[in-house]
Amino acid sequence: MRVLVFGAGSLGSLLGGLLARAHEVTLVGRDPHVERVRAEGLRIAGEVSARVEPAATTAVPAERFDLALVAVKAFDTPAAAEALGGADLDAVLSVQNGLGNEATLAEALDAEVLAGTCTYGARLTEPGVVECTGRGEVALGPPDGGESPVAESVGATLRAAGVEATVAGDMPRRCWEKLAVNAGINAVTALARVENGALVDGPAGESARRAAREAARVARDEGIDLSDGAAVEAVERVAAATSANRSSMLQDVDAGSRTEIDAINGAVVDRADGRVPVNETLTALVRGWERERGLREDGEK
Ligand SMILES: NC(=O)C1=CN([C@@H]2O[C@H](COP(=O)(O)OP(=O)(O)OC[C@H]3O[C@@H](n4cnc5c(N)ncnc54)[C@H](O)[C@@H]3O)[C@@H](O)[C@H]2O)C=CC1
Ligand SMILES: CC(C)(CO)C(=O)C(=O)O
Repeated sequence: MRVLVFGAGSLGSLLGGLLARAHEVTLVGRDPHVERVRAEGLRIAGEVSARVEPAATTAVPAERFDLALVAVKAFDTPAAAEALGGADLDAVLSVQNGLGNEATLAEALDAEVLAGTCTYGARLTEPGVVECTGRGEVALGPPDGGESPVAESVGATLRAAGVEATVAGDMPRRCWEKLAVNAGINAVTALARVENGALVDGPAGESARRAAREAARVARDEGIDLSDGAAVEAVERVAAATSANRSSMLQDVDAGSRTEIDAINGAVVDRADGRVPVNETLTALVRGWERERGLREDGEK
């Protein structure tokens, strides 16, 4: 299979590297990572060890691919959609966090766009080297739920390369549950400057649980079967299982980089019919920090 990975950062390099064990993979990313992969190949370290030689480029080739995997941060999805328009794609799979990525891709692209949730952990440690910080799985399927032969074929493509993959008919519920987890954990840990484990029994935990309950309520208003209890249980389970993690949003804040607040807590606020005070506050605080740092475009909320 010919696979294009748009966004060869941490997750894109890990999944692209794993896929390169069985498929013809092209990574689209930025220098100096791209330059190093071209010169020396890509090394996967940590919980998986491998050395592979995918093609690497800074621009989408005007060629045909069976699958494009999208692994940019959510705020870069519109640019990804535009760039991917230059290729001929059969299927597109977003493995990003946050809501709205598939809709942005589907609006721009003439290909079947699939939703994905990913629990693999990845970290680009230096150009040319990606660390697998946790083995997980990719769940994927049509964004509105149900079955699709394209989803089955993409699942088989992932599994053929040894990537754990589940083809799921209930992606709306899975995406909302993952959103509730990220809405609970990410902004709270970023603002409190604590590792995920501090939410299990620490004072910031109640804010995380409240944010997740609000997300579950908005999900139910959209017809998704996600109870408050299930959302809170998911936050507590993930915080305990990743207790030593610094969440991706805390890492972004540490690095002085833009966060995915708009696609996570901001998405809960945007979709809410009524007040979601905890998500409103978390969103405003993180956006306020981004604004002060000059990380938001003029005219953005
Ligand atoms: N890193 C992880 O362990 C996990 C990440 N995710 C999600 O996956 C997505 C990606 O996360 P990371 O890999 O951590 O982010 P990242 O920032 O490490 O990787 C994104 C990469 O895309 C590249 N990129 C952006 N726009 C580009 C363009 N126009 N052309 C070429 N390259 C471009 C960036 O240079 C960057 O290297 C996020 O939505 C994140 O929430 C989900 C599960 C686990
Ligand atoms: C699951 C969790 C919260 C792990 O840190 C994550 O997805 C993130 O940090 O973005």
